[in-house]
Amino acid sequence: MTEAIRLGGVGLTLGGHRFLFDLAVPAGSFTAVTGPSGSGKSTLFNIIAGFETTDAGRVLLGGQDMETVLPGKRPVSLVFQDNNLFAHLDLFTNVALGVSPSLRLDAAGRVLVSEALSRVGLAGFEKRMPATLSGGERQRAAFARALVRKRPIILLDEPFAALDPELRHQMGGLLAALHRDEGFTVLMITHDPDEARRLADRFVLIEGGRVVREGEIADLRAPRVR
Ligand SMILES: Nc1ncnc2c1ncn2[C@@H]1O[C@H](COP(=O)(O)OP(=O)(O)OP(=O)(O)O)[C@@H](O)[C@H]1O
Repeated sequence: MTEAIRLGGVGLTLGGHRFLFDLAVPAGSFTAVTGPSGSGKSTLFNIIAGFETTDAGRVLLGGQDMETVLPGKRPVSLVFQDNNLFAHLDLFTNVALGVSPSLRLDAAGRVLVSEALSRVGLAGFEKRMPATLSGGERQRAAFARALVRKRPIILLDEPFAALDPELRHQMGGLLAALHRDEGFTVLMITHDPDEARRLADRFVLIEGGRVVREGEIADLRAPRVR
């Protein structure tokens, strides 16, 4: 299998908690990351994205060792629940930041932004300010910004937690379509087993700072084998 992500004995201590991650994620897969609160799911994402400094092991993304690669240079986009749009910038500009942090966009860059906004159902929203958008629209904008970054790995940290069930379902459908069309590798933290089963093809269960189970999504609820 081609691996998008491999963590080998990756260790880190934070506030008295020891984390030790071993994990292999096939390229193009959609993995639901599950586990109790405080088990280390967000920490796993921060390690992959390069926001935490580890003290053991290796992180490989797309087969490349990330030891000396800064977060901004990693082949990764992160999308959070509170989707971090800049309140003082309109939607076009917020998404454009995904193309060029200095906002120096050529014609092709501007087309990329417009296409991404269309793709997530926000054509015509270019001049809108984040405060005038609904929660679902803000989440769509965050997806558009991830899309224009063109990174092969997308990490979603409870992206729909703030949305009501119907919108959650709708946004899940959009995410599934984007995954199918773009072929990126998705890891999504979710506490909802039904959502995991609907969207993902694999799961990872984290407990006490370690991956304790992983496999096909159909086995998500099977009893744990030690
Ligand atoms: N920078 C830090 N300093 C100290 N402790 C930390 C730090 N970051 C995380 N922790 C602790 O590590 C543990 C794992 O945190 P993490 O956010 O990864 O859990 P999680 O599985 O994502 O939880 P949740 O589902 O509640 O979001 C928690 O007990 C948290 O308090």
